[in-house]
Formats: sequence, C-alpha cells, structure tokens
Amino acid sequence: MIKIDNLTYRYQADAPKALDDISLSFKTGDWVSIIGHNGSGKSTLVKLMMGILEGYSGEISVDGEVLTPDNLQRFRERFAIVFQNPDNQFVGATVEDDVAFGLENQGLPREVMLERTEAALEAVNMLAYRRHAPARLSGGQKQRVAIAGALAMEPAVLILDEATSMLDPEGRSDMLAILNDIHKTRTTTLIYITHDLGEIEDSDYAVIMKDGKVISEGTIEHIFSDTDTLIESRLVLPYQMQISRALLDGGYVTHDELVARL
Ligand SMILES: Nc1ncnc2c1ncn2[C@@H]1O[C@H](COP(=O)(O)OP(=O)(O)OP(=O)(O)O)[C@@H](O)[C@H]1O
Repeated sequence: MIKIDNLTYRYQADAPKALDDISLSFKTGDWVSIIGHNGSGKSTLVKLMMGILEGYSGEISVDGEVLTPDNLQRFRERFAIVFQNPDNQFVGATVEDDVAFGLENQGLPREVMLERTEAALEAVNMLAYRRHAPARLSGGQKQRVAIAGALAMEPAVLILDEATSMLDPEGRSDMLAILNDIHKTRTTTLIYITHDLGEIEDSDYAVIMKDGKVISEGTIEHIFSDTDTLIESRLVLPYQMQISRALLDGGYVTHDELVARL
C-alpha cells in the first residue's frame, strides 16, 4: 500500500503551494488514475512519492516503510516511470537492448535478463520487434517499448505520466488495452496520470486534483456520479456525460427515464 499523509510542498520558499495537505492511500495492485488540469500538482505528487523531490512536510510510505533520507535509494527502486515523449527515453540501438538497459546495472545473470526482457516485450505485444531500431517505430510502439523497459525492472509501482498524450486515438486505445492486460496479469500497482476523463474507465480508483488539492477520489462510479465536482475540476466531460447532462438540463428526460433507457 502507498500511503500519503498531509503532504505539502512548495518549489521555492516564497512560491505558492504546489501540493496542499494531501492525504491518500492506494492499494497494492490497483490501477489508480490521477486526473487534473495543467499545474494541478499531478507530477509533483508522483515525484514526491518516488523520492525525487525533497523539502516537503508530511509523510510518504510504501508497504509500511516511511520514506526518509536514509532509505531514499531503496525507496526509488520500487518505482518505474514512463513519460509523455517516447523519443526522450531510448538509449539502446535495438528494442531489446533498450529494454535490457536498466537491467544491466543490476548485475543479473544473462538468462534472467533475457527472460525478463522477453516477458516485458511480450506483455506490450512488441516481441516481434525485438531487433528493430527504436527510432524507426511509431509513437505508440515507442511508448510500448518504454513501458516494457519499465516493466522489465519489475517495479512494485509503474507510473505513467501522461504517457498517452502524444498518441493518436488508436495509439491511446492500444495503450489502454495493454495496460489492462498488465493489470490483469501482474501485481504491479499502476499510477496513470492524465487530463482525459475518458481514459480512466478501467481504473480501480481515481483522484481528481485541482490547485494542489484533491477535490474528489474514489471508485470510477463515485467519480462519475459526483457531477458537481467534475464540473468544478474544469475537465472535459466524456461525450456520453455531456449528452446526458444536456438532456437532463433541457428537461427532455428525468433522471429515472434516462437510466431506464440506457
Ligand atoms: N520545477 C518547478 N519549479 C517551480 N515550480 C514548479 C516546478 N514544477 C512545477 N511547478 C509548479 O507546481 C505546480 C504543480 O505543477 P505540476 O507539474 O505538478 O502539475 P501537473 O498537474 O503535473 O501539470 P501538467 O499537467 O502540466 O504536467 C504548478 O503551479 C507549477 O507551475
């Protein structure tokens, strides 16, 4: 379990709070989505969780171990992160070299490295591309390889920081399908950062952030039933929700009729 208690952070002493007294807990193995506009504090939250930023107040713990300056290195090893731009994440000449890169520093036997690399490429449907040059892949394929590189490290927590934001709709839905498979077959906790409420449907839990605060959290059913908070978040509502709101607001149907027809 990841537990965050009363976390507050400012980038500079005189800057406004980037995070303002946040308390959250995520169950091991859950797929958690963190949603919010630009500047709402999503990336700051995960950077703190991973022990990348210092100088916060509050407490961060994973599986009961509290993050302190003494265990920083071990703490970081529990996490892997995939960012939005796949082009900035490659170091290997081939897909498999790239996926194996992170493992090389761990002093693992060659067979274990190979096994993990293959399993990770298989998990993202990219084993057939193992000998390809990463630079020649499509954006969606590059992101899948980046996820394989992270998975090969067998992190307890995989963070995807707007990892689909540069992909076309097809690339996004492929990516979500792959994450769904990973979620079903591995115990890795997934933390999925996005601006898009349309991408959170498969999550177990979601957190909506605004101005450094959590304004809503809970199951997807809870998030979507809390329409006032969704509107306050200024996020674009999924298309189906926009239609049902227009029908209800226009007085064309009652809530019960809408539910019955749907
Ligand atoms: N390196 C930094 N130095 C100073 N302020 C920063 C820095 N990074 C972020 N901030 C500020 O902290 C606040 C939260 O930013 P953060 O990047 O966590 O938001 P976000 O929700 O991840 O945004 P985005 O969706 O644009 O990535 C914002 O006000 C931002 O301007």
